[in-house]
Amino acid sequence: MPTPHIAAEVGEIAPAVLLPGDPRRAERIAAQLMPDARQVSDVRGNGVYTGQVDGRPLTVMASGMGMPSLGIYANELFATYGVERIVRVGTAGGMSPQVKVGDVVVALGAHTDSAMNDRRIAGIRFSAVASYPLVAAAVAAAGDDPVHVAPVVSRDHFYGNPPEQIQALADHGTLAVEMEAAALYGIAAQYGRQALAVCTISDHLLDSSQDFSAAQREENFQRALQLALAAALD
Ligand SMILES: O=P(O)(O)O[C@H]1O[C@H](CO)[C@@H](O)[C@H]1O
Ligand SMILES: O=c1cc[nH]c(=O)[nH]1
Repeated sequence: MPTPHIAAEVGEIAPAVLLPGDPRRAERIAAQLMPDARQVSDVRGNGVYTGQVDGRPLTVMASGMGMPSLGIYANELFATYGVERIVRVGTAGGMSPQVKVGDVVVALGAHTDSAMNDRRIAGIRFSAVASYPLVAAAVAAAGDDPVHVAPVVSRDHFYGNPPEQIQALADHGTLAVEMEAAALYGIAAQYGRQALAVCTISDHLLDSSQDFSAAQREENFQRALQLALAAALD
């Protein structure tokens, strides 16, 4: 039976889901990977595409922006559709001199200023971490072309990053800021399923001279997609 936000029937969503934030990125990814994919939902204009890649079932759809939006979809995908793996194919803002625009970061863990994981376990400050097998698969797929594997920070606000907080996070090895991974990792843990976020650095908080345009953010995802697909279908 469909959910309030996904019109697909149970069985029409694959066990592995690629979940970019942007519906148009999802459409592009689906068209590239699965020319014969079926659109199984269009609730709120958010296309959900299911097909096969090398004989392996795959679904691609968007999370929307921010943890509340991702949280709705991730809960429904895990609880109703029995999804086993969700891999976010995102963009993120660089916040450390270690990364530059165009780099890809495999998000090992996600600090957050959000309350999304605060009430999971009373008395515990939850650690939002990626699923190791998915990290390993993404890193293996990177081959000799090194990829960053490090924590990111998932924030509730796109605008108004406090500079001293960004500096302190960077000093603690955090490479990039985005808006979904911490909730994704927490919800996957809750259901005993697997999750990973692989993000392309689309802009840099320390130097905006190379920042992607909106169109580039929609289109420049090939390396992140290669790693995310390897993790999703491993
Ligand atoms: O490009 P996506 O995957 O949406 O990711 C990033 O871009 C959005 C903000 O512009 C947020 O969703 C953030 O996490
Ligand atoms: O959340 C985000 C995503 C991309 N770039 C940013 O600066 N922040």
